[in-house]
Amino acid sequence: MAHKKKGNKDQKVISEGDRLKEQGNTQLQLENYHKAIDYYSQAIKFDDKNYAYFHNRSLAYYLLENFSQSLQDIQICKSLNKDYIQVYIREASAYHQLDQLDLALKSVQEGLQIEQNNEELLKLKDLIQQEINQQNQEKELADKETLKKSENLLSWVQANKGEFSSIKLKYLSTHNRSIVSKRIIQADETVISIPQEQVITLDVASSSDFCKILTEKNTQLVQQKHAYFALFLLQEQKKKDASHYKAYIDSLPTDLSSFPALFSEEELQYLEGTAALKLVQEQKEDIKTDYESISQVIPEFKSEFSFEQFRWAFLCSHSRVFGIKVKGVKTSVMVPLADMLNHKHSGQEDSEWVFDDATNCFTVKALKKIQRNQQIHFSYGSKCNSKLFLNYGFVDVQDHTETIKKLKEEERPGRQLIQNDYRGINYFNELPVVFCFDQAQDDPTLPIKAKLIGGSIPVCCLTRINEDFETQNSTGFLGYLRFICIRDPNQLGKLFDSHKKYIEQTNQSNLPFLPQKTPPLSVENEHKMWQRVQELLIPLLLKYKTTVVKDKELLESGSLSENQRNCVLIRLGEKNIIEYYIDMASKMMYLLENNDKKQILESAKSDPKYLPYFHYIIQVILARLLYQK
Ligand SMILES: C[S@@+](CC[C@H](N)C(=O)[O-])C[C@H]1O[C@@H](n2cnc3c(N)ncnc32)[C@H](O)[C@@H]1O
Repeated sequence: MAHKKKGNKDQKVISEGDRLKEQGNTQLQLENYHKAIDYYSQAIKFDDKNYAYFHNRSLAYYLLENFSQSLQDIQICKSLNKDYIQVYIREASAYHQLDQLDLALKSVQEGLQIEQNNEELLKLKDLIQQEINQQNQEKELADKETLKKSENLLSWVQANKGEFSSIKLKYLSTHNRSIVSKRIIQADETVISIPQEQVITLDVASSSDFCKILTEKNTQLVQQKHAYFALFLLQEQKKKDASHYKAYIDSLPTDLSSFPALFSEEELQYLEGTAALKLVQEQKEDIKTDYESISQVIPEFKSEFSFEQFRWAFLCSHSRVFGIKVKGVKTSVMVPLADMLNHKHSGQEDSEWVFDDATNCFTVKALKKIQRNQQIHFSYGSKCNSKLFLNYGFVDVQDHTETIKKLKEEERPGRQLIQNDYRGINYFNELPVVFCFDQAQDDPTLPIKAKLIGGSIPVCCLTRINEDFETQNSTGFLGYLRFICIRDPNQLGKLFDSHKKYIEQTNQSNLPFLPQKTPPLSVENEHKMWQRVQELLIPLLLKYKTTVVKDKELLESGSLSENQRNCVLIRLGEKNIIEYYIDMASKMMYLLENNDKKQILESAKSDPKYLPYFHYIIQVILARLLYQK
């Protein structure tokens, strides 16, 4: 009810409701939207038939990005004043923000009947129509059957109390889907929540008939986890309508031709000479071995499921299993719908997953504010490109400059960043390198080395290096080579003594020395180490059939298929790492041969060719080796 203020005749009589509305308007202008809402709500208490109060509160909610409340208020406003044109603009905008495009268009059309040339409505009409057209085009990317399967998946998740109201599925290509925000999602908001009953844990997979037999017979499989998930998927698929997981299993991608395990011989030729090719061959072998092992123990498995079916299920598992803790216990899970999220490297992702023990749901949460119509990503973990290629069938070509910069800043706060500290995309490539001890009979250091590392000399060692000498694996690689190159028993003795001291200080008896932790020891040893780097890596470079220049030309030519392109990106990534270390080795050997500290410092500071190695030159060559000789 409106309460009029008593006052002087000449003064404008203003109701209490209007006074509160004015206060609300002032707060709105100051962008204090919550306070504005408070005032409008008080005004509504005075007069709940005043359309303006509802309109203004709707606007405040809109500016707060609370579009459902904004819509509610504007609809009350509409019921009080159908002729007010702002009603239609706000209603259409709110529906648009909530991704209800048909209803948004309907509001626009209603508004245009009142004011056919209203510019705001005409603009909205264009925008909404464009989005509807785009959505229709995207749907055309997938065939009807695939669309139906996606719809079934969403209905099944919803019927089982899964929550995903802020997102929708979007087709990027026939077989590649993504998850896109329907509306603005605030940081920390739950994006997807899937109850445990819909999640396939490793325990659930292991309880399937075939897996039980394998466990009972203690059958050893090469990749047991993925084989178990694969067996589960195949057995559930066979149950058809009787399977609780039918909608999920139907939604799994049928075409995995981007996975290297399914590449043709012609496609695999693009990987010739690469370490990645070995990984692909090993994976193919693993799948075959597991298929045969299962067939031997369970003969009906082979008659029910072909090798191709098993491979499909196995690769589905590889590309869709999450590692997670459920009630404090580490496990692996397959999660309907949440497994439609695509990957971005850690640091660039906009959501993360957890198992929420309180709600018993697998939960995806926004890490930051996500705008409407944005693809949402989470990180599959800090995986290098060869792992992504092998297990997910894609190569990450995002520009990681900013991520690397952030990582480096976190690792070494306050450190002067130089060009090398945040080189671009190749950082996320890795190269496996195998290296061996020299087994010269007359080497007096060998028995001491064996003792120091707590046993015998390993035949071979394997590490993975990347295009940054400061990452843990790369420093470990260089440290190990320093250790292998020691020939002076005195030097080894010193290392032995300092390790003994460390053990005493930390009270950890019997702690073996880790060769990868070997620090720079002497100019001579360091020089030998770089020589060894070259001896190891130059032969690897010769295995590739193409040069870096040729690979770059191929990538730029646009003539490659997606799979061929991924192969070229992988082999180029490997070659870049090798060339980086060969180049570093020759430059560092040159400096180590030169005793002039002043000149070395000058080169590090001002010669661009030394810039990528600035920290090594200053901290290792100058500080540790030349000044502290
Ligand atoms: C867990 S699924 C994600 C959903 C998948 N797009 C789908 O349609 O089912 C993993 C697969 O998505 C694709 N994918 C994920 N992240 C990608 C990325 N950053 N670039 C290209 N493909 C990606 C790859 O095909 C990968 O095997």
